[in-house]
Formats: sequence, structure tokens, C-alpha cells
Amino acid sequence: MLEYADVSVRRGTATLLENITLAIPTGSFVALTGSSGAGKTTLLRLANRLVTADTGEVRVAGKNVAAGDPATLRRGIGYAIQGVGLFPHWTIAENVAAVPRLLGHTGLAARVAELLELVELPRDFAARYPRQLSGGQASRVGLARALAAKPPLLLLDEPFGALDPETRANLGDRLVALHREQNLTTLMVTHDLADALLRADRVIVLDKGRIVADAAPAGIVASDHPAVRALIASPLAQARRLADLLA
Ligand SMILES: Nc1ncnc2c1ncn2[C@@H]1O[C@H](COP(=O)(O)OP(=O)(O)OP(=O)(O)O)[C@@H](O)[C@H]1O
Repeated sequence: MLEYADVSVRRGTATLLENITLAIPTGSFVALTGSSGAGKTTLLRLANRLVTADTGEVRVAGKNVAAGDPATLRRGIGYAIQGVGLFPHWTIAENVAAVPRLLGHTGLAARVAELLELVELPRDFAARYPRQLSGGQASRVGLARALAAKPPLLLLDEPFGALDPETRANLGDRLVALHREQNLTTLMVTHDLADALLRADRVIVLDKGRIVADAAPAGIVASDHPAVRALIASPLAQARRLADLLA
């Protein structure tokens, strides 16, 4: 579904990504993690051509993303980001139906109702405006919008990053369920290693623009790469302290 073949990205004298080779099969749920500035967002945005590669090739469903029209490419990929980016003067229904409308789909009201149900929001939210939603509700709308045109590939960039832990956990669970129900291929950027380990079936760790670990969660936990150990140290210490308190 998504392939990176020896991709490097440079800006000025800086190397943002170096020799990334990666194949993400259909149906995978992959978390992309790493410290701040490691290149996670850059790697994700190569897939929908918000970033272009200097060398190498990125392919979505076998097609080189650099070859076609970027707008057409993006309409076929679900994309949700931190802060959601809903259009403030559009209702929730209009926001959710934006891509299906561009694609000329019909039956938009029914599709909006179905999507609100999928992300577990009341139907009457369709008539509201973004300012009338809580952060968690807006994140659900962002997810509904990303799924609206039934894209096979879903790109998520810290979609629930700004939310409280409980809302984040609930939405994370809903996301995993949706991923399975809709047979999606999901690539999710998260700086939260615990989130990555608990939700994804494969975790990729970036460090200074390079992949330093790529394994199932159990393999990541066992990795002795210093960058991976550094990422694990803090959630592990927190979990241990909480366990001590409960003991
Ligand atoms: N257009 C650009 N020109 C120059 N440098 C850039 C550009 N875009 C990103 N960078 C740099 O590339 C590096 C990787 O950025 P990126 O946003 O991919 O990291 P990230 O892992 O997603 O970080 P964070 O977790 O903090 O969001 C950073 O050091 C950033 O400052």
C-alpha cells in the first residue's frame, strides 16, 4: 500500500531523512515514533506529497506519488492532524463531507450521519460549528473527515496529541476498531511510545532522520538501541512508579 525506496530529504545543508526504505502492506497499523525533530512528520508527509523527496521514490498502491496530480493523490488518502484544522465557518456536516463533495459523491447527508455514528458522535452534531465542540469531539470530527471518502490509506499526525489521557485512550481504542472494521492501512505519527506500543502492530522508531528500529511492539521493547532505550525510559519509569503506588 505504501512504499519508500531509498528516500532522502534535504533542506539546505540539513538532512531531514536519509535512505529510508520501507514497505507497509495493506491492513497494517504502523506507528511512527521518535524524539522531537527526528523526521516523523516529514516521513508521513512524503506519502501525500506535502513534502517531496530529493532522492528515491515514494509509492502509494504501487504508483509513484511524484508522477500524478497531487490533489488527486490527496483525495485518495485520509489525513488527520493535531489541532484538526476544521473550517470554522462550515458546519460539521460540511467539514466531514468536504472530500466526498469534491469527488462528486451523492448521498452526502446519509454518509455524514454514518460517519458521526462511526466516531460515536450524536447525529445532531452535523448542524453545529467547530467552535461548539470540545477538543475530543473536534478530534472525532477530524477522524470522520479523514475517513469520509473511504480512503484505503489513513495518515495520522499526532491526531489526539492535545487531548487529556482518558479521551486520548478512548479515541485510540475507537481508531483501532475502525482500522480493523474498515480494513484500513494506517500510519500514525506519535511522540508517545506507550501509545505506539499499545495500539500498533508494528512500530518504527526514527532518530535523526534514520530508521533505528522497525519491529512488532515486543521487539521494540527488547531493542537495545540507545535512541529506543531513551524513548522507553520515561513511560517505563512512570508505569513502575504507578505500580509501586498501587502495591
Ligand atoms: N522545510 C524545512 N526546512 C528546513 N528544515 C526543516 C523543514 N521542515 C522540517 N525541518 C526540520 O527537519 C527536522 C524534522 O522535522 P519533523 O517535523 O519531520 O520532525 P518530527 O519528528 O515530526 O518532530 P516533532 O515530534 O517535534 O513534531 C526538524 O529538525 C525540523 O526543524
